[in-house]
Amino acid sequence: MSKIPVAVAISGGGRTLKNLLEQQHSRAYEVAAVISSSTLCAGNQIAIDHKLPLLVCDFSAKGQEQAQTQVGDFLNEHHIAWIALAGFLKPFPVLQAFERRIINIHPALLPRYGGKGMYGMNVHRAVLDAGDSISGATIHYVTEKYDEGQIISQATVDVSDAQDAEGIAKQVFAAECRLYPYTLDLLVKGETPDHLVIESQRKTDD
Ligand SMILES: Nc1nc2c(c(=O)[nH]1)N[C@@H](CN(C=O)c1ccc(C(=O)N[C@@H](CCC(=O)O)C(=O)O)cc1)CN2
Ligand SMILES: NCC(=O)N[C@@H]1O[C@H](COP(=O)([O-])[O-])[C@@H](O)[C@H]1O
Repeated sequence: MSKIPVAVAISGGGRTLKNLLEQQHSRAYEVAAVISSSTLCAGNQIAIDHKLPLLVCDFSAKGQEQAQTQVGDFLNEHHIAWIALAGFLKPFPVLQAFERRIINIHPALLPRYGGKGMYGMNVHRAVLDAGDSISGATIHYVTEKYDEGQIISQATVDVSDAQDAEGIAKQVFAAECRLYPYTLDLLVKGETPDHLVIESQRKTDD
């Protein structure tokens, strides 16, 4: 059976992109294109190494209108069915043709620790400062405002032993690496979980 083509959108190192590529062999999706928010993104090299079509756009406020057109044309050209934001740090155009087919992974249990400014280590520092013993990851639909789309799935992680934000980040990213391929596989097959929660992994995992 042919796989469903997915475009992955990045702004950073591309660890999430790399994980989706590594797991696609056993999933119903295939990474068919990459969208990047800067020519300086280290993750662009992953797209180049995998000989994937790569679109780099200016997603800043002044570039949004042009980016929306460029992204729409790129997605059509490569017959993309779904878009997965993966460490993407700019507002993504909410394309009408892709309603409920643009998703994002956030490194916390939304609705907590979401919204403007809440990305990367900022999220894990906030969890540490709050003294939370449980954190995790959330996959949600992408809507106009950051992190406000309907939640699709979550993974919880016991971070009570973490000594610092970096320790939380490591544990949460390991959970993300399980949650994203699993959830994307279900979504592209039309098997959308109401609100799938994957319980805490054993602390010794990973
Ligand atoms: N239309 C949407 N676009 C994006 C969404 C979304 O839900 N709807 N999610 C974010 C991902 N995200 C958290 O998961 C997130 C990313 C970035 C920010 C943020 O505050 N960014 C800064 C700029 C940071 C930088 O350029 O280094 C900002 O906007 O000022 C918050 C949440 C991705 N896009
Ligand atoms: N709010 C968005 C956000 O913080 N996304 C987070 O950025 C990391 C991606 O790293 P990567 O660029 O190496 O894949 C991931 O932990 C992801 O959850």
